[in-house]
Amino acid sequence: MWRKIYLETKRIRSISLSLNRQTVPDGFLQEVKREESLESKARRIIKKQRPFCSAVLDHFDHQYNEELGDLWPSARVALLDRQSWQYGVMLNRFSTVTDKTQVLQALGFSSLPQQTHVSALLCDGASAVSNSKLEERQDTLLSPPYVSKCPPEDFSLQTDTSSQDPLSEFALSLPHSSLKCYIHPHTLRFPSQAYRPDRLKQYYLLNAASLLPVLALQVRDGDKVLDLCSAPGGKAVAIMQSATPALLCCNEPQPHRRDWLVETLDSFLPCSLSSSVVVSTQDGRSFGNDKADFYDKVLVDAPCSNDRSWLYAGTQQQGEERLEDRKQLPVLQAQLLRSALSAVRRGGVVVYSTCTLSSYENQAVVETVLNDFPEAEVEDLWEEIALPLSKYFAFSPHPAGGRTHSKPPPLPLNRKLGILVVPQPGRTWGPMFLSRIRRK
Ligand SMILES: C[S@@+](CC[C@H](N)C(=O)[O-])C[C@H]1O[C@@H](n2cnc3c(N)ncnc32)[C@H](O)[C@@H]1O
Repeated sequence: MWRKIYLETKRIRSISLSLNRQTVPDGFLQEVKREESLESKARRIIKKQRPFCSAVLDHFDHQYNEELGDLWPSARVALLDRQSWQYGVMLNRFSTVTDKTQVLQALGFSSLPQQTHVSALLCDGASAVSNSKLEERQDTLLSPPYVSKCPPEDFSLQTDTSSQDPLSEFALSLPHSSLKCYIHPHTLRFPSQAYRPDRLKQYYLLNAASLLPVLALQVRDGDKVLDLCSAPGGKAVAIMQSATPALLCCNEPQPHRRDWLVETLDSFLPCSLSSSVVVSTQDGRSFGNDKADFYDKVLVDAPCSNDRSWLYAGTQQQGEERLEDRKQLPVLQAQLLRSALSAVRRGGVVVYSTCTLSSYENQAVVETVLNDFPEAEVEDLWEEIALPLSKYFAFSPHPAGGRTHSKPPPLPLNRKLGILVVPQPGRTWGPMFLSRIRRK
C-alpha cells in the first residue's frame, strides 16, 4: 500500500514538474495544483474503501447471473474494484479559459486519433436522421427564438492528431456539435473544479456512458427540449455542449437536488442562456397533461437503482431497504415515460435511460409502455451507437453476437428495445441503459 502511495506521489510530482516546464496557462496550472494537491491525492489512496453491501451483492448475483449470463462475473469484478473506475472529462465550450487539451495531454490524455473515425460513423447515422427530420419539421417548428447575446470567445476547442494511445480518448460528435469528452485508458482522475460564482467551470467529470443518452437524443439548434429528471444536471450540461436549443427545461422535483441542479447550470452556462435554459420543479408525471405535444425532444433519465452506488449502500439494513424500494421503481419509471411520450410532439423523440443493469427497470419498462402507447415506436440504437462505440464501451449483448448465455435470461435481452453498457475491467463505463422512442 505504502509503495503504491509513494509511486503515485512521485508520478503526480513529475506531472506537476512537467506542467511547470510547459506552456500551460498560468491560471489553469494553479488550479490543477491547488485542487489536486499531493496531500489530497495521497489521502484518496489511503482512504479506506467503503465495504460493499453483501445483501445488495447477493441480490445482484442472483438477478444478473440470470440476465447477463457470462458477462456478469466480469461486470461484478469491475463494479467491486472502485480503484479501477474510470472518469471522463467533458469540456465546457462556454468557458473562455483556453487550451484544456494541452493540460489533458500533459496528464496522459493523448490526442484524438479516433475522432474522425468515430465521428464519421456517428455523423453518418445522425445526419441521415437529421436531414429527414428537418424536412419533416419544416412546417411544424417555430423559428428558433434563441439568439446568443454574448457568444463566448473560445468556442473552437483544439484537437491534435498526434497520438500515444488509440484508446485514450474519443470525441462524441454530432454534425457541428462541440460536445467533447476525453477518456483515459487507466484510472487517472482529473481534478474536479470547485464552484466559483464568478467563473464558469472548464470541464465536467462523468461516467462517459452518461453521454450516450444525450447522443441518442440528437438535439438540434432550435429544438424545444425537456430534461424530465434533471438533477444534478450532467446531461443538461452535455445537451448544451452539443447544440443550442430554443428551450431546455430542466425539471427536478426534489428541493435539495434542484439546488444542486441550479448550481451545476450556473457553473457551466453563461448568463446569456438564462432565458432559454429554465428550471422547473414539477413531478415529471404531470408534464404529459400540462405540456402535451409541446417538446421536440424529451430525456427521461429516470430515478433507478443505481447499481454502482447501491453496492456501497451502507449497512445491511439500508441495502435491504433499498432492495425493497427497488420493486416500486418500474411503476414510477413507466409513468414518467408515458408522461414524456405525451409531452413530445408527433414525430419527436423520447430517450429513456437508467444507470442500472436490471432488465425490470430497462427493457421491461419500455416494453410495458409500448404496449399501451400504440403511436410510439422504438428505434434501433445498435447500428448508430453501439457498433461504432463498441471499442470504448462494452455493450450487451456483445456486438459480435459471440457471447452465449449459460441459461436463457427471463426477459429477452432484446436489443431492439434499447442498448445496455455493462462495466468491464478496462472499460468500466456504465451501467447505462438507453432506448429511443419516436412518437408517430
Ligand atoms: C438518475 S437521476 C438524474 C440524473 C441527471 N439526469 C443527470 O444527468 O445529472 C434521477 C432524478 O430523478 C428525480 N426524480 C425522482 N422522482 C421524480 C419524478 N416523479 N419526476 C421527476 N424527477 C424525479 C430524482 O430526484 C433524481 O434527481
